[in-house]
Amino acid sequence: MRIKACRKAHFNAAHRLYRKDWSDEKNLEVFGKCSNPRYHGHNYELIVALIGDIDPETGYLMDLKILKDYIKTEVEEYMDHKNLNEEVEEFKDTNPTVENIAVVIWNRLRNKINLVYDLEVTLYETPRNFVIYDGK
Ligand SMILES: Nc1nc2c(c(=O)[nH]1)N=C([C@H](O)[C@H](O)COP(=O)(O)OP(=O)(O)OP(=O)(O)O)CN2
Ligand SMILES: [Zn+2]
Repeated sequence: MRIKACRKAHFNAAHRLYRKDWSDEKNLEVFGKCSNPRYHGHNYELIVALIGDIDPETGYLMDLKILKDYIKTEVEEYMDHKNLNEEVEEFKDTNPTVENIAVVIWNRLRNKINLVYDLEVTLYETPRNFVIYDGK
């Protein structure tokens, strides 16, 4: 019996959407106010889902306390109150769009979580803009 167990988290971060090889004018045309050279911030809301079988001994899919600890080290301590462009290695040369942030989070958690569980990340950048990534 497959089930999905989820943990919510949040972090705040600043970013700028732009390409270094484009002029400020071209970046403004494509990314609008999100290309502000002085950056802007979002309150990101994260939902991490693990999919797998219930362990008949414990009744757990996986102990969500362990997932909480992985999210703390791999996401919150890594990204919270950071300037994503300047302070997070993965975005030195990659635009920190909500899509790319979700992929980075998925990869960091995938390296920690046992492969018996499938992993899905939902990331809200604003209350109305969000992406879902499951590694496929
Ligand atoms: N495909 C993507 N499109 C956009 C991204 C993104 O990461 N991927 N990001 C942005 C901006 O960074 C920001 O998320 C959008 O801000 P805003 O337009 O203010 O979004 P709201 O949901 O708050 O807008 P409302 O007009 O209030 O609905 C833009 N696009
Ligand atoms: Zn933004």
